[in-house]
Amino acid sequence: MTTNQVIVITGPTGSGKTTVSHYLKDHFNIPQVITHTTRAPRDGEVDGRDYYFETPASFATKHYLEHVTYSGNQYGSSREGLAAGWSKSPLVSIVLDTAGAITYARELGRQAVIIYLEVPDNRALVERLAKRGDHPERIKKRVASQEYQRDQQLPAGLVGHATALVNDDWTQTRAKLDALVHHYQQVSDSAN
Ligand SMILES: Nc1ncnc2c1ncn2[C@@H]1O[C@H](COP(=O)(O)OP(=O)(O)OP(=O)(O)O)[C@@H](O)[C@H]1O
Ligand SMILES: Nc1nc2c(ncn2[C@@H]2O[C@H](COP(=O)(O)O)[C@@H](O)[C@H]2O)c(=O)[nH]1
Repeated sequence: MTTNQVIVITGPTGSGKTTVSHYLKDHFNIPQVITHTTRAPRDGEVDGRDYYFETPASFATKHYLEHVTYSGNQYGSSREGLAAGWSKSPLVSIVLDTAGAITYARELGRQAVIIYLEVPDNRALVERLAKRGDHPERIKKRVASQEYQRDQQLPAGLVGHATALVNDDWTQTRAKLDALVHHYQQVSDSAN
């Protein structure tokens, strides 16, 4: 029997979660589970590809495995989204804040492979957001949020469950990701 697994990519804002998720899709064909949010799309973001962009009313109609408020906006991931991902591949990825990652660890146990990304230089994180094109007011609000501060450290609920990975040098990050994916693909194969 195939063991379905989900690579949960978590960490502070700007740490590179989305970049890692795109890398896993482009280089290993690992589909990303698309989540729902009430925040407005950033330049270049597409509904159904980057997020399902919702109004507060449409957000409330979905069935979530978990949902959170992050810097004033709502985000949620559904069991249906996970099942749709697993119908394409036994190994999928999802990008979540640390509260969501803790829920996945609790609900899915060993099926959730958690990667916590960190960037030791806090200023570098904020510079990345500006470079990404985030509006200065939005960066200010996000950096002031309780969720931003919380996600700067690996939470106690993920200790022993998450692999921490420093993402300050993309070449090194890629090498570490390649090793991790090969490991989990072998685990998945040996279960078949
Ligand atoms: N190793 C790296 N070195 C320099 N820049 C990077 C690195 N990894 C990612 N970036 C850049 O940092 C910016 C933020 O990355 P990304 O959007 O993937 O972060 P995120 O963790 O998904 O952020 P958020 O939680 O705010 O959505 C992007 O412009 C990305 O290209
Ligand atoms: N717990 C959840 N966190 C989610 C979900 N979708 C995204 N996120 C996280 O929210 C913040 C902000 O995202 P952004 O795209 O506005 O920068 C970030 O940490 C994402 O990882 C979700 O469904 N559940």
